[in-house]
Amino acid sequence: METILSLKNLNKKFGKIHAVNNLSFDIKKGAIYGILGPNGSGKSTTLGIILNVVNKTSGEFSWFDGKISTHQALKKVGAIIERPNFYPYMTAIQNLQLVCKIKEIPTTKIEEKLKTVNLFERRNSKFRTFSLGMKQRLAIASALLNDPEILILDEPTNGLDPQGIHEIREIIKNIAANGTTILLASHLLDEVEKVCTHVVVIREGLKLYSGSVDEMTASHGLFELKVESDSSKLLEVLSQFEGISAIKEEENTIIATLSKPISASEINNYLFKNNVVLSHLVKRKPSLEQQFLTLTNNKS
Ligand SMILES: Nc1ncnc2c1ncn2[C@@H]1O[C@H](COP(=O)(O)OP(=O)(O)OP(=O)(O)O)[C@@H](O)[C@H]1O
Repeated sequence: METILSLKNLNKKFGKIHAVNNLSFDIKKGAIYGILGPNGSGKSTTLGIILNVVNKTSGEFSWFDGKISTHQALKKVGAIIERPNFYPYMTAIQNLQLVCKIKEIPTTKIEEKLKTVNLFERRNSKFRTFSLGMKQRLAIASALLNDPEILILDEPTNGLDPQGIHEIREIIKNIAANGTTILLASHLLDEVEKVCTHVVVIREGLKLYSGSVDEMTASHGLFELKVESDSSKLLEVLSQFEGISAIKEEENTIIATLSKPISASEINNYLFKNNVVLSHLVKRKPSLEQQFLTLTNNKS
């Protein structure tokens, strides 16, 4: 599959702050990628570097297999990394015409893009009459005017109400369904789970996980275990079992996180042979949220 963007050992330091720490990942054509991380984890800095508005400290990134210069490549990229400045007293169409003029691109796509973001009916309304959600959708239309190969969005639903959030997410999925690759940064697990096909989880600039959202949500899972009596023997025996990465106790239930696929009968047999009789055993798949918390907590 064609590589749209490749990051290799990218670093950015702001004085003592290591905002992006040896970050490497690839963006392949046609997927929806989420960079997921808490506030201050380096998402915006990473986007700034690949868009040439922040200077990297070290490392490499290359657009479109490095076949063209970054300057040329960025002509095939649509990005919204700051709230765009539209003119309040101009209509949606007039604002987009101005964008075309500034970017020196034809105005032929304006109506099509307004339809893509469900603003065609409001094309002649002044920008100042728009809700926050509509303003954000106009920004997306603006970033699409040059028919980019990839659309980059930083926290696309920040500050919107639930209806506005839903609308933006549906629009992003539609744009992707029509062949545009998407890269978005978000601190919302729910957003990444609902919108993205692939995720790069970062914390303090470090990559903690990258892969498909499906694999992440379906990866090895966890066991809930209970014994009738004191759980100390269970904890001891479990801790010696290879394939368990974390054990914690929650209200008389032991939660064991798996680092490889282990069946319920396998663990039950092992415990029984070691004189532990369970009163409760359930295998669960963790939500992305649980996994995200496990990932981010384990690295502290
Ligand atoms: N221009 C700057 N000068 C100094 N430090 C900066 C600068 N820009 C970002 N940082 C620091 O780099 C780190 C990463 O910030 P960044 O904005 O990339 O994170 P983020 O994940 O996008 O978070 P948020 O969603 O809160 O913007 C933070 O500690 C931030 O304070």
